[in-house]
Amino acid sequence: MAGLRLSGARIDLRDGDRAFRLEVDELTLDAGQAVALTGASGSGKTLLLELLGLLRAPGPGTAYRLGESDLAALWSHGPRAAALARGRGAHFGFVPQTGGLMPFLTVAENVALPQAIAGRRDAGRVTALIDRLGLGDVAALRPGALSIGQRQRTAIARALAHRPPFVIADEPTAALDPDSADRVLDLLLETARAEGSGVILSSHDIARMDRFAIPRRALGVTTEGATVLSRLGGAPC
Ligand SMILES: Nc1ncnc2c1ncn2[C@@H]1O[C@H](COP(=O)(O)OP(=O)(O)OP(=O)(O)O)[C@@H](O)[C@H]1O
Repeated sequence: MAGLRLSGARIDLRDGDRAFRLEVDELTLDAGQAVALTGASGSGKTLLLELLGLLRAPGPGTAYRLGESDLAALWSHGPRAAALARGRGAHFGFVPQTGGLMPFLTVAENVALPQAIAGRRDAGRVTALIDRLGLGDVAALRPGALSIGQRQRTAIARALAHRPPFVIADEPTAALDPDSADRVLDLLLETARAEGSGVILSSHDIARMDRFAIPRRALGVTTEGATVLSRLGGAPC
């Protein structure tokens, strides 16, 4: 399977006198590998995940490829282009920071949703993911009746349901106690590995990333005049 390669990325945000710039010289991820983006609060981890997940337009000059396929070019027809939505759905599964589940759907229906959107229904896979993530007993419940850990596990199952080559998880363990955080991260990595999916996650928790042997790339922040500049550091550590 093909790897991801982002290079020469620059995003500028401005809000009155406040300016923020994110710069990434190069970020690569081979198929089936994992990487953790670390950095202080406000360093742009979510911004970079959004860029990688085709949720935010790359700045001019950005090269972004998945194997031979030009992901940056998907933005050329604007943010609402059908090809962009298709690319997002085909290549990525998302685990948002707070689960982002549909409150009116059951666990099983939430997990099945990306398959319905991608037009690839597979009830057997939904059941298998629910079992693998230990959600069998709560499959018929709505998110409001779940613990935070159960919601995160549902979000992981949902992110993998349509067999994306890459899962993007924004601080997937931030809201969890240490034991639940370990369990959720273990399940995320194990399930993704079993599926051959790559994982890109963000985390403040360097010790946990190291314990799980996830290579880290750090966003380092400096201030230049009125601009906060965040740069992705070099090789994984
Ligand atoms: N319109 C804007 N103008 C200037 N700066 C902005 C604008 N919108 C967002 N920012 C800044 O962009 C940065 C990106 O934040 P982001 O949420 O990606 O950081 P993060 O590392 O994920 O933070 P956290 O760990 O707290 O979730 C923040 O410092 C924020 O203040």
